[in-house]
Amino acid sequence: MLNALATGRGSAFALDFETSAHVDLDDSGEVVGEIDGQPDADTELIERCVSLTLARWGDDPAAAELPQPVGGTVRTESDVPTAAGLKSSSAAANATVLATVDALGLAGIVDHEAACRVGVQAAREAGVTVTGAFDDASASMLGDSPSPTTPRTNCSPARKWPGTRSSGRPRSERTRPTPTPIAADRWRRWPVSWRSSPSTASTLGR
Ligand SMILES: Nc1ncnc2c1ncn2[C@@H]1O[C@H](COP(=O)(O)OP(=O)(O)OP(=O)(O)O)[C@@H](O)[C@H]1O
Ligand SMILES: O=C(O)C1=C[C@@H](O)[C@@H](O)[C@H](O)C1
Repeated sequence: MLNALATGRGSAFALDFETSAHVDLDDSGEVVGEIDGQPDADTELIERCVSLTLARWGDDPAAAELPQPVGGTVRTESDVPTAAGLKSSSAAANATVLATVDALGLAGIVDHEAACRVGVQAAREAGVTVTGAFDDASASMLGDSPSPTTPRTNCSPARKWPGTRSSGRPRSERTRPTPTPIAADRWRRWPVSWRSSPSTASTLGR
C-alpha cells in the first residue's frame, strides 16, 4: 500500500467489507441522498455520483427512458468504518455509480473503469479527496473477480441533469471533513469489476 499524497501515485488493496447503494430514479428533478444509520452525515458525494452518472450515460442509446425532469434517491449501507483511514467514500462512490448505471439499464454495458472515474470525479467535486484517490477507488471496484466489459464512452450532454439537494439538516450543520484544494491531473486506466442486483450495487472497502 502506498499513499498518494506525497507524489500523486499510490496503491491500495481491497478489504472484505461491503458497501451497498440503492438508487431509485424519479421525476423530482433533484437527487436526495441518505446514509444508513447516519442521518446527519454529508450526502453530497453520493448525490453527485448519481447526477454525474446520469449526465454521463443517461443519453446512451441503450439506456432506459428516464422520467423528466429526472431526479432520484440514493441510500447507502456500509460495513466500512468512516474516518478510519479506509476510504469509505471510495466504496460509497463506486457502489452509487454502479447502482445508478444499473437503474439506467446499463449494467454489464458500462465499462467499470469509466464508472470508477465518475466516482473519483464526484469525490473531487465533493471535496473528500486530495489526489482523487483513484488507487483506493480502483482497489474497491476491482474486488477479487475482474470482469472486463466493452468500453462505452459516448453520450450527449444535451439533457438538463438534476442538481442535488439533501434531506435532513442543512449542509452547514452536517458532519464533513474540510475540503482540500486539489490540482487537476489525469486518471490512469485500471481494470475493475463489480456485482449487483437491480438498481443496487455493492463494492468492497479498500
Ligand atoms: N458509506 C457512505 N455513504 C455515503 N457517503 C459516504 C460514506 N462513507 C463516506 N462518505 C462520504 O465521504 C465523506 C468522507 O468520509 P470519511 O470521513 O470516511 O473519509 P474517507 O476519505 O472516505 O476515508 P479516510 O478515513 O481514509 O479519510 C463523508 O463525510 C461522506 O460525505
Ligand atoms: O484522498 C486522497 O487523495 C488519498 C487518500 C488516502 O486514502 C491515500 O491512501 C490515497 O493514496 C490518496
